[in-house]
Amino acid sequence: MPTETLQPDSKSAGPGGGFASAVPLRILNKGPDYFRRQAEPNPKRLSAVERLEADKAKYVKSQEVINAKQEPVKPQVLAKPPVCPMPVKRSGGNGSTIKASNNNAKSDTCATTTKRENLNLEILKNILNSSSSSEGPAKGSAHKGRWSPQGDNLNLSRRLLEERSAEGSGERSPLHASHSSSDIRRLCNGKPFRSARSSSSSAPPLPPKPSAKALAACDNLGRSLDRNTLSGTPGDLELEGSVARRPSLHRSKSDLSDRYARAGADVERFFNYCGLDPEELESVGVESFARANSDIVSLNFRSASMISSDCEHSRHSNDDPSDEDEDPAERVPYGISAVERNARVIKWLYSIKQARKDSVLWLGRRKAAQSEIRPGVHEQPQPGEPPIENGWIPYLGCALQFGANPLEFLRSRQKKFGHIFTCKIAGQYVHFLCDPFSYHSVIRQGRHLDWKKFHFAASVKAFGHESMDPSHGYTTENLHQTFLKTLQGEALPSLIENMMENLQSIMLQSIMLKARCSEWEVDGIFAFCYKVMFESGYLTLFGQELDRDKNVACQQAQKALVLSALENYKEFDKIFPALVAGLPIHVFKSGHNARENLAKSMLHENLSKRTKISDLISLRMQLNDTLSTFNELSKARTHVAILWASQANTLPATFWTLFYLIRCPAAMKAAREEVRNTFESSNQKVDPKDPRLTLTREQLDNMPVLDSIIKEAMRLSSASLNVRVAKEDFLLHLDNKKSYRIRKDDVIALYPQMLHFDPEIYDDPLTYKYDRYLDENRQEKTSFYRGGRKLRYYYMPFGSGVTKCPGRFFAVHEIKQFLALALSYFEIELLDPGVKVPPLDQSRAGLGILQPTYDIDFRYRLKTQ
Ligand code: HEM
Repeated sequence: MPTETLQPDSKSAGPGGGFASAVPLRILNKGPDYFRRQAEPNPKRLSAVERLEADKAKYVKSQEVINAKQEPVKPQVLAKPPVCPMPVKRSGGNGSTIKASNNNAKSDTCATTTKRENLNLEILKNILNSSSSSEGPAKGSAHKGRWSPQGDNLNLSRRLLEERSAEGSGERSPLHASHSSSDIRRLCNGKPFRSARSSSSSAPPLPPKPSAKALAACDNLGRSLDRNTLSGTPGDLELEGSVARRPSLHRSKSDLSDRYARAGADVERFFNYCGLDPEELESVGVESFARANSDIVSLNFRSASMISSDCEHSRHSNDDPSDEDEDPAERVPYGISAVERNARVIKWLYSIKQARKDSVLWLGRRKAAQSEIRPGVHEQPQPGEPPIENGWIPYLGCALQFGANPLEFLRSRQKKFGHIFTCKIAGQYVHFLCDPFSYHSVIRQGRHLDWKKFHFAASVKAFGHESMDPSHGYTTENLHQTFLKTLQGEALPSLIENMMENLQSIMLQSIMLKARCSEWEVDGIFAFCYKVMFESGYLTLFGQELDRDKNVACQQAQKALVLSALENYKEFDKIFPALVAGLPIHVFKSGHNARENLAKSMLHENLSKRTKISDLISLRMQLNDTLSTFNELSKARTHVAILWASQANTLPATFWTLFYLIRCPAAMKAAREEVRNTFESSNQKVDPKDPRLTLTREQLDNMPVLDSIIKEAMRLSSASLNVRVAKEDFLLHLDNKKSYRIRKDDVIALYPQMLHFDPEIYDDPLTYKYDRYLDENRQEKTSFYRGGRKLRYYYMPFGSGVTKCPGRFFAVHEIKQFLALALSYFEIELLDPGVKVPPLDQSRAGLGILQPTYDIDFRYRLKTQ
């Protein structure tokens, strides 16, 4: 297998200081002129709101929209959100969905029980499994003690605030501290270890099953690392084996490894009490839930990364990628057997059913609840309908197999049934369409298919704002138009300009503060990408709080606020899959707090104190204030939704792009050359002491090598699910001239990872080839074929049709900017050149770009010019 080939398992495959806060001290010494140049508002440039006010036609497409859609809401005619939507008609279906329920979570007329049972069980299962399977290292009182939620938090922003008070006393600069590797170290996780091996594969395999021995070793090592962590710098570590030579590995991995640790306790409570709200619980009586305490909950909820191959390589790591008949559940490398796990999930479901039944009897107000979870009925498809796979587990159907490895599951069913088939997944029937030549029939079926229900409902569930669906009566904003007008076209240049400034200053600040700038800095690639991209993206969209001439202490406070936003973002992001799956946020205490903290910082009264806010946020504020009846908190939560959308995919995409790039010398060479040529052709000099590199939109659009590098990394890491709901009964016509009956409320799903890993479309699809998207003239390649026929859809990490990501141009631009700057200013190396590709975190399958299950260490230093 070639060096860059993926492992077979993977076949499944603020408040901101903006420039000011990030400007290194040395740059501060540059004198007033420099800062005046940076700080003075461009007299030619009106504020975003002014421009938008003056130019409404730019963002409102038609007169019809101006008159009809964007009318202020009249509170007296407010419609309530609809009652529970029509359930799927098939027997066994109860309206739950894969990615999000059709139910409007805000619907106060829906029985809460219905909502709770519309769980996305395969996501839920992943959360459980991810948590449960890292049992070893989390065991033991010593560990438990260190796993307190507070202890788990990064203390960086707090420290920055504290250190701010020490300013002037000659203490180490908080700006420097902010980038100290050790800050990003969690105090709890045992550092998984393995000796450096030469890489033979680069695919994102599933996490392997850790052996007891390996887990024990992890635990011990974790303790010794923790001791080191607490007492010294990472560089002080002297451990046997390769870990000792990779001092920051513990730190950087830990940034990821606690993904579900804190969520675990909340989930445990949720299961113990069958997901009932506290008030319901009180009325039913806590004692009646003893039997609902499934042994699922006795599992320790532990870090997702601890189940990764840190401790032991997957026994499947050399599996033949073509072996699709193997039971996917068998492959799941979790700490318990597949059978046991399934039994526990079923037991849990049964417990829910029983508890609900009891509560109906006791309270006499839950008649509907008895029929909510019905045993699976083996249903035959009606004539003209796609073949059905009901699965063998009541209610769950195929949820476990699908959740364990969606790509493998779908491939094997495609082999069995053909281009379209229906699977029962957690009570919901979903039609999977696997023929890329037929994708357009779903993507273009606007008349019959609804995309809004899903998206609006998912957003309400996750972010807790009132419905953004105009038909629900809380707003008349045409959100889609707002996104298009403020993230594309004329809005792009200012986004690009601000992002470049922010990236540059943030990227350089820590290194410029060091006494010797030419020293290597060690960090995790993931941790580095998160810090730099989050802060830059946040400041670019939400602007900055301070004037640029404020002092260093103010900048530090700004920075602390952004880093605090990052912590809250990460905490909330951990529970995002569970929220979309239908779990109520109140069961996740820290995730809930994190979301509310973010929302508070985005209250309009706070945002209005900021400058350089993007058109997107300015316009959204304006429309929230004029066209909606949202309360202030709800408005703020809609901004949290945008923050999440702008970061959740971009951050892991940046990680994968940089990771694969550093690992592939040919890619690195080609990228450096393109970047150098681009700056040279516009007579720009790379000078970290005077960081003023710019890239116009045209320049960014004319970087085919970087484009291909980004695309290839996203092809390998993206796992989005494109979902539509049938508005009515209709016939779906496929490319092979066959037509299938689709019933109203049925869900149709596309899983583009099938395209991305299709060997007939992508030669050797598990292998990273940086130039895959370059043609013979080294320009963007757009012709891809399957069976000799040119494909229209071959690359879909940004979704499709009307739900295609409106931020995609900006996203690619910002990653290119990040790469261009990193390659211009730094020498970059992996600590372990033979490092394997970290497995993808499958618990987020369906939600976009997957994260790695652990971080990879690298080092960087300023280039000597
Ligand atoms: C690599 C980076 C990104 C990827 C892979 C990505 C992917 C996606 C996908 C697949 C969707 C559609 C979700 C669905 O159909 O359910 C989406 C929606 C969205 N994205 Fe992105 N995105 C990225 C970056 C961004 C950025 C940087 C922004 C904003 C600055 C953004 C803003 C949005 C918004 C607002 C939506 C919702 C659109 C709507 O509901 O009309 N995205 N994104």
